Amino acid sequence: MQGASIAIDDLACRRGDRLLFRGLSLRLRAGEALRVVGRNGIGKSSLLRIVAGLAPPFAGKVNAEGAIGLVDERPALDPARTLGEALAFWRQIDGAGERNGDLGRLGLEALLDVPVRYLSTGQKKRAALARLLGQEAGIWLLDEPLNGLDTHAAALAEALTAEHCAAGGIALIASHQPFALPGMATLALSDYTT
Ligand SMILES: Nc1ncnc2c1ncn2[C@@H]1O[C@H](COP(=O)(O)OP(=O)(O)OP(=O)(O)O)[C@@H](O)[C@H]1O
Repeated sequence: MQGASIAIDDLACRRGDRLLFRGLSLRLRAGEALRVVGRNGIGKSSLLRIVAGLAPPFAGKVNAEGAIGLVDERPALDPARTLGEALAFWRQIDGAGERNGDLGRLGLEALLDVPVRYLSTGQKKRAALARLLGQEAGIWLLDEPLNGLDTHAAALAEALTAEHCAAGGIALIASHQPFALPGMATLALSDYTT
């Protein structure tokens, strides 16, 4: 995880025929966190997808050093499998061992034999966080990470992110809701709209 970094230079994002933002440059180094804010449709998710390499920049460059874990509204867990099977599938791909206590901490131990399609919104979000932890990625891209979480789980998501950054990880967070994280900077995407 040490050595994770993100360098964004003069980035512009276009979706369809609309230029969403331009001239965005920033640096994130090991241990740093940044919350991206802005109105609906301004391009927060699009920015995260560009950093993840899932969408191309319209202009500019992104250089991300380190493995990337993305949590958005689509948990990449097979709805036809049980939660235990779905997480085991990713453990094989990620090549990571199960971190002791993560499932218990996330309140998932009692749900391992439940098909993913039966999980509630918040349970699916907890499961996505469990998969993220298993990835052991240096860079966390969190798109509305608190959506659907109850108060206790939201505080846990904040605490897990703080632990990630304290261990040298990076967090780039798009969130309408306040996200409590010591030392986190905020970027208003409206400063980069045309
Ligand atoms: N594949 C696509 N093709 C065309 N337009 C798209 C595509 N994906 C997103 N958009 C548009 O790009 C704009 C930005 O979407 P994005 O999801 O990045 O916004 P956001 O800031 O995350 O919004 P919200 O706060 O509602 O989550 C929206 O107008 C959206 O309709």
